[in-house]
Amino acid sequence: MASILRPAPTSLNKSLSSARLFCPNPNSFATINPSRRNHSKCNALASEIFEDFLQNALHLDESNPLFPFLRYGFNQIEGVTAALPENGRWGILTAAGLIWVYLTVRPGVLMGAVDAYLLAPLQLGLDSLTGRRNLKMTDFVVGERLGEGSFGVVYSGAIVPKNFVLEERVGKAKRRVENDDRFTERVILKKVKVGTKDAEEFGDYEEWFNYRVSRAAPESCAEFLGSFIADKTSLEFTKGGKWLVWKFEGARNLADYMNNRNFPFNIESIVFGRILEGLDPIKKSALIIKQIMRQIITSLKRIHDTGIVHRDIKPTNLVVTKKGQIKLIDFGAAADLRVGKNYIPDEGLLDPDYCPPELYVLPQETPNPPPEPIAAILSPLLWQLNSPDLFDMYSAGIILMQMAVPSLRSTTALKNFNSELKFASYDLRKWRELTSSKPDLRVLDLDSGRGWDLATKLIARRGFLRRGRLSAAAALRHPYFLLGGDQAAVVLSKLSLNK
Ligand SMILES: Nc1ncnc2c1ncn2[C@@H]1O[C@H](COP(=O)(O)OP(=O)(O)OP(=O)(O)O)[C@@H](O)[C@H]1O
Repeated sequence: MASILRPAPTSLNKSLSSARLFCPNPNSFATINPSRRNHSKCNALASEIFEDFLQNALHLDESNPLFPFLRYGFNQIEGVTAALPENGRWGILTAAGLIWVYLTVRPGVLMGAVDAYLLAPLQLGLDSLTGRRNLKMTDFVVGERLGEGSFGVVYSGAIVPKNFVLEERVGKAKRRVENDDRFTERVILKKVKVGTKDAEEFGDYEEWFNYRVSRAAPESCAEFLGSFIADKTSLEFTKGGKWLVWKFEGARNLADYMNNRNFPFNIESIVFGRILEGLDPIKKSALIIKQIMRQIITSLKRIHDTGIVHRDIKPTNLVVTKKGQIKLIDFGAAADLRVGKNYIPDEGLLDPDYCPPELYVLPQETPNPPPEPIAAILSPLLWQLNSPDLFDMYSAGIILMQMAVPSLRSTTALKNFNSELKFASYDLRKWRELTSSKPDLRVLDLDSGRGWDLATKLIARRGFLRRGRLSAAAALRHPYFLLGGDQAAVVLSKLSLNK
């Protein structure tokens, strides 16, 4: 009962009490002379500002493992400056604060250093211990060919079970992987083309990015299992050729679902775990599409937060898992703006159907990236001036239009839409007035046109300071996502599955 009567701790109370906690002599707070008391009040204020900054600007709350370290660092600085006169002290605290902000704003120089010098070696050590970095050609059986890009060929496959007879593995098992019960652990294998110009470099980049995203946003991307070099030439294997391996995340990508006339109802029970009852088809379509968009944009936010721009967001690069998660794949064209990795200013590696009009993540006149540590130090400036993440947001807008407007789903219709957009100077409102195709925009016009409004703010030209489009974080705050009927449906279906 007593705890009910006690006033709830406010953030100021918390800050004050924590400021006392870290004060060298807690008793001095109340009893020493008035200037000392003012000093401690300043401590409390600075501490409160710092805490608010951690929670509101960096979204780090007390449950975050970094929180105690950051507080400790802050209190150390406070301790060191305690003996200085008030002015000098505030000067040092302000400078430290500004440096701190610079190191923590996107793309996160500080976290980048932690990742590069701590997490990456740790991952390497753990993977080596568990045998993950020692994959061999004989660990896998290769099945059906799923696709081919400029630098690689993708196959479905499986991990060879222990005690499996080798001859059987190489011979009859081939191309039966998908329907063979003995292969329980299915994988996706990408053979990096041998003898194709730049393919090897591309394969190395893709591998590097997959390790990087497996640390930065594991829940948003296909699980990367590692790579191996073929040690002999046999069937699809060429001696010396590199293979990349992922966990098999799902039999179909978003494009496979969208190519079916029944979309989006063919994906409804996967995304929500059940069929939604009592809704008219337009409202139902809108909910399904909103949930897919929410997942895509949430994943984009996660990778953008760590400085990665995917650069090839399109339905074939979004795998749908059995549990209805939409995972990003194919990081071969990605750029890490934190360290300037795979960022080659005059190169466009992109699918023209989903690519924004500016064609490049950074202006072409941007010089080649300097060595990684220097690029990292400069990256917040580059990011704030150019907002490279908005590149992917345009592609997300095209996906929204395709999902919501049935007549834009075919390849030909998409090409036509893109040329009409170009004619309308990439202004979606103008396109709506000008197009002769009479698109069915009912799904986007629901709820006072919130979906339409979002689409117009994703599909747009860059404006002042290369802004003019919503970032992933801003898109998730758009009224379209605030009405969370799709989220409610997900929660309800989880509750009914748990019963
Ligand atoms: N981890 C995975 N789980 C399930 N399916 C996958 C996975 N990775 C890739 N695929 C499937 O393989 C297809 C091709 O993969 P990916 O896009 O990586 O290859 P690619 O050679 O770069 O092709 P493209 O250049 O056409 O994009 C995907 O569209 C997807 O359907």
